[in-house]
Amino acid sequence: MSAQILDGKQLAAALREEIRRDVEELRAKRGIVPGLAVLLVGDDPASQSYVRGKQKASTEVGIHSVVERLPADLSEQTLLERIDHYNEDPSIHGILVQLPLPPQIAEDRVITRISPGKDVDGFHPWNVGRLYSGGEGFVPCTPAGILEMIRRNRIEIAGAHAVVVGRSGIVGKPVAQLLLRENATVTICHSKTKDLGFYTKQADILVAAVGRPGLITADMIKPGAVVIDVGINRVDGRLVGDVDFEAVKERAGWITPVPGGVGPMTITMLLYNTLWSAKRMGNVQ
Ligand SMILES: Nc1nc2c(c(=O)[nH]1)N[C@@H](CN(C=O)c1ccc(C(=O)N[C@@H](CCC(=O)O)C(=O)O)cc1)CN2
Ligand SMILES: [Mg+2]
Repeated sequence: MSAQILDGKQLAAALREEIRRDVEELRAKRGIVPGLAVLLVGDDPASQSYVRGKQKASTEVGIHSVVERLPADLSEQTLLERIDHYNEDPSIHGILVQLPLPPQIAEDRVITRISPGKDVDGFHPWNVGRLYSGGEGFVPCTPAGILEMIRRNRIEIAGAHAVVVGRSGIVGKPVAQLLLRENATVTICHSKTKDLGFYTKQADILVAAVGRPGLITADMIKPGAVVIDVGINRVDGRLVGDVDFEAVKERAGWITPVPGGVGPMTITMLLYNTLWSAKRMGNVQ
């Protein structure tokens, strides 16, 4: 039997409507309009497209968004000064720097400069620490979107064996931590893992976040498993994930498509984090 599709596009649309209503209520009751500043350095076409998507989605839900497009040869110091500017701006509740950055700029120094209370990407060490210690903080958007997809489709996480393939700071490590927080038994695999299939075949929930097209084949799947594909690879002008979708969908119980799976949830959770930030800052002002 063919797997059920985890439709990120449809879920994202429903969530964005919920967020739009909350934004409107926050404005009407407390006079607060959530504000998001996006800093884009250079002219990478994929990054430009993601930033356009963020701006459009923000506007649609009533979030005030400022996009600053900066030249590829920008100095790190100038970028840090722009971050300081938005850290001080009371109309801005969320700041993000689109990644990747050009080689002359150190990603960690830039991320650390963002005020942890405005770090809607959840990449600042303070928020990373909160995720691991169990406290309140911003959760990175892609992992948060994956968890929301699983929960909203009433898929049981507690007690499941979740296997995460990939250990990036943006997806692999935080999604593993979120699944652990929900009482999954978590295994993390990566590019140096020997006999990857040995692990993936034991997964009730499999998250593939490596960036290698076709890495996960049908023989590596436990029948009925939940397969979450985070890969975004362009092959012959087509967008494909890390999972061999056509073959794997015949064996899995649930599967995310690429495009239209995890991707749209990423931007949705950014809207959610910005709204949450505005509500929270409104409380302390
Ligand atoms: N500062 C950040 N940089 C990057 C992040 C991030 O969360 N914060 N994540 C990725 C890029 N990204 C958002 O920035 C992102 C990637 C993919 C999608 C998406 O909707 N994908 C669609 C397909 C879109 C297409 O056709 O290209 C899908 O999968 O359906 C949204 C956002 C790296 N950088
Ligand atoms: Mg760099």
